[in-house]
Amino acid sequence: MSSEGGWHTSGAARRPRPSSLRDTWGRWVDEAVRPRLRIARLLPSGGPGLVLLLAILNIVLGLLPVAFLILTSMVVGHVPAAVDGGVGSTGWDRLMRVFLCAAGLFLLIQVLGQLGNGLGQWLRRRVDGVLRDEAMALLLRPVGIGPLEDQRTLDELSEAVRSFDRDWGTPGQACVGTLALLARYSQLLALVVIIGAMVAWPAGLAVAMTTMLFRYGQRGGLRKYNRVWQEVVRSEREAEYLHRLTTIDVPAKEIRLFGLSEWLADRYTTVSLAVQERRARARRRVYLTPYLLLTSIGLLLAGGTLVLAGYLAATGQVSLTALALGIQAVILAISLGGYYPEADTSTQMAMLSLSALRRLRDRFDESAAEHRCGPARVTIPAGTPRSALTFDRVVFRYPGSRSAVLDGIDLELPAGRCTAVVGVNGAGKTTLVKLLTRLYEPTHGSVRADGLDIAAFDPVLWRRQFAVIFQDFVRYELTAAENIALGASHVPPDRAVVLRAAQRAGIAQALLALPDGLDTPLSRAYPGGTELSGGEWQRMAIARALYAVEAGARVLVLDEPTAALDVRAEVTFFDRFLELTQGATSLLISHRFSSVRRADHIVVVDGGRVVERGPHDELVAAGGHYAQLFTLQAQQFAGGLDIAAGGGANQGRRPVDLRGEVGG
Ligand SMILES: Nc1ncnc2c1ncn2[C@@H]1O[C@H](COP(=O)(O)OP(=O)(O)OP(=O)(O)O)[C@@H](O)[C@H]1O
Repeated sequence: MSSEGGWHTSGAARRPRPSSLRDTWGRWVDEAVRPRLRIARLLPSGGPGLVLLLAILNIVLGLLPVAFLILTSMVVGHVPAAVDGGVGSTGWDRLMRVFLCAAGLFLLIQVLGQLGNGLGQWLRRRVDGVLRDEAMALLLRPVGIGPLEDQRTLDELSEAVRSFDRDWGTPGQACVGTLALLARYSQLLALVVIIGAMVAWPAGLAVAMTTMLFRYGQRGGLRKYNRVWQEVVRSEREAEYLHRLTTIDVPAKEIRLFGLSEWLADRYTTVSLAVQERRARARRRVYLTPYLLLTSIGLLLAGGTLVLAGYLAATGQVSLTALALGIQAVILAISLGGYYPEADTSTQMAMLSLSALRRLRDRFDESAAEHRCGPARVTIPAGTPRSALTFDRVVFRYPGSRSAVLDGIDLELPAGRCTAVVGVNGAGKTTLVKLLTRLYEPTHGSVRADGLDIAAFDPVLWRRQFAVIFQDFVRYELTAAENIALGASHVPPDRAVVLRAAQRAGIAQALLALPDGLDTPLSRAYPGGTELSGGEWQRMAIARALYAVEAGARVLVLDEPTAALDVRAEVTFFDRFLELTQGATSLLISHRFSSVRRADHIVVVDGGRVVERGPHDELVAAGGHYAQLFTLQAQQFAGGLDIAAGGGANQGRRPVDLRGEVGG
């Protein structure tokens, strides 16, 4: 975690400073040219017709103020004749005609401006819609979860979605902003031509250079300033996290009970002030010195041009109209050297987002290659697994980690049997499930189904063979029915099956008693929504897995499925579970020996390998690792809830729940 003085530096921050002209050029191309091309490539997704219309409209909107300038200068030029001739004279009529044209043009600019805004919003919505879909598809694409558990990817992700999270600076807005540049630059070009024609061509050139220098100072400064945003992404994430802790309900209990409020407020202040301070320093560095320098040069060039125009007028070389036009053109052109609010922030934000998205795409491609996620080479035979799922000398190291969690493990999960895996915290039990379901690929060795390497299967189809309840299963903020039916989203939801799964998981009665029954949202964030207890949520997760089994999943994996159930409910759950899954292949991970002992086959994992295997009685008799762990737990419950260690005795006293539900 970062705090003041201990800044985290992201990949961007660690990038070496450019040392040569070539490096500087390369960096400029990377930061300023390529991202702009990415924005330009987005334009067609807004519809070529709309883009063309907006481009033309922007050029017209850029040129019309110049025409207005010409007309107002003509008004000035006609004033002496109109004053001399008086009302009704030819001079007066000319003045009026030009004045009315200028007024009409002014109105036209206003109307076309509004039209441009409307079309811009339309383009923005279209582009953002397409890109949001693409970004969502990209984020859901990684076949494994490795990239999403990697810090580097999380940084990119945070950068990529930043512009989508807000209502401004979206890539769609950047497309609109890019087209708006046509208005600015066509206007500048027209003004330079006017200055050249009316005053002198060197003066036009000087004004063009001044404007572009100012512009470079502003726009280039914004780009440099944004590098700082990238550098503070992690600190910003910490500040956001600390802030979020205060706005969601789950941590509220602990924050109050541990008296964390003051600590939390202090930490938030420290982190967010440090972020602000860093930005303020960067702003001064990036903007102040270049601003002073460029302003001095600009003032010299613009002043010189104005002096030249005055001299030409005084010596009778240009008319009053030309002088008025020239001076106004110089002032308007110089004002184009600033920051363009309609374009600059949005393009900068989108450039960062699109570049981050690009890097994410590369990262996922890289990961897909690393994880052998190519097209399926072998069709999954019907009825897999028929004999066994096996880990064949599997070595596994998490990306970026030096030590292996699994170190040449050999393990067999016989088909149609219940295998329990036991081991201390961090032994790698959940990791086995991740490899079995291809959320990760082994570093060495292979996982096989009936002898076939599962790496050759289509991972999406392979995962449909599984009904998994992880320790950290998801509590979806959706209705109860949806929470269950998500167990098999590839088949149309079936209400009767949902209810049956809920009944089997022992949660049906509680759900039907909710205000809208199965249609009640399981979150208080929604009107009519409700919250379930920890144990009830666990039953929901069990129901979801049972729904998956009904939809065709053949392997049931339970990773600490009953930790939140009370002991009595747990015993009943396993009685019922064994009955329901009779003949199915199941893998049970649990620290509760009352559950584990009921499995057909128990495997003890330690040091990344299997150290013992066999049925409960044999392992206890062997007096090894398993027996020690079992005795230790039995002692803890001795004289009290002996059910935890010696469920067998209670099993006899407590028959299977006749309602066919888990728990009592
Ligand atoms: N995404 C990850 N990146 C790096 N290391 C990880 C990751 N996930 C888990 N680990 C590490 O791998 C080891 C095994 O984790 P795993 O979750 O498989 O253990 P476990 O046996 O299921 O533990 P527990 O009984 O506490 O649930 C742990 O040391 C853990 O810190």
